[in-house]
Amino acid sequence: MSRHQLIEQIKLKKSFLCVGLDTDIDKIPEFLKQYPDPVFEFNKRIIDATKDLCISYKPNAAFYESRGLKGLQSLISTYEYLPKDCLSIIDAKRGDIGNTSDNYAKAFFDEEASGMGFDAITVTPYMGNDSVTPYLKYDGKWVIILALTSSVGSKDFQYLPTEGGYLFEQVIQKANTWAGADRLMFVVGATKSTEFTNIRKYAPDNFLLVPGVGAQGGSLEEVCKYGMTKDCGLIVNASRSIIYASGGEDFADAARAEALSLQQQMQVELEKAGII
Ligand SMILES: O=c1ccn([C@@H]2O[C@H](COP(=O)(O)O)[C@@H](O)[C@H]2O)c(=O)[nH]1
Repeated sequence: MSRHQLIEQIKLKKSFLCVGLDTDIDKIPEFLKQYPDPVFEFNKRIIDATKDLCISYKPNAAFYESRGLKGLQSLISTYEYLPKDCLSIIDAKRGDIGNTSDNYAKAFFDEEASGMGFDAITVTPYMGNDSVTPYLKYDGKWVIILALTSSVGSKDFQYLPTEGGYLFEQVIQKANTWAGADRLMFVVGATKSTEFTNIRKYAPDNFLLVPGVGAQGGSLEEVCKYGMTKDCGLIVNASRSIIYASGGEDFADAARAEALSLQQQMQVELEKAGII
């Protein structure tokens, strides 16, 4: 999905919500266990209940890989079911030397080879340029670089002072020399909302993937106040607060209610900014 198409979807759906599919087999309702692939069945119902309210889905690879072959099958089936008008993000947080990254890129971008052709992948920048460029060889695909994460541990490395500012500021500036804002996004946690103004100095046009609203307590209003651009520039993710809004048979309805509440807040923010 191109930048232009992404912005059009945001305007059309009045939403910049990404629903995180962090689907834990131990947390899904018991009655789904009768289906051949309970995780896919859960995801399918969440997708059906939320697809008009969000512009993106983000399965987190860990929840699928931890189940071996069965998990991989759930991930592939989920990928196949994702609506084509939504940006599909695989939250894999990969990063390795060039030939290994080539294979990670093939695994998640090359549908013919692996059965999965996600639009975007999260990547750790720690190993530098040659670990990131393999993903950029796939025309039209997005690379989403971890910049300032929502985690408490972000202070351990990301806030290390360097001659050019904090390490995460260096990451953003350097990565922006590798590709343009039509191919590169950055992860910035909603729990770091006070940093958004600063980050916009280095990433004025990049879309930011913002996890941390919902279960982690980040404020959507603050993220918008400091991080929104004229093109919106934000994709805000919520996983647990949506998909586990209820643990009962009404889980999909509860997920919809939670997604609707976020979408309505997003609509207000898009109107305030004059984007819609
Ligand atoms: O800095 C980061 C980077 C990634 N994540 C991921 O986003 C979701 C958040 O889930 P919630 O349930 O809404 O808290 C999850 O997949 C994380 O691995 C993040 O939280 N922070």
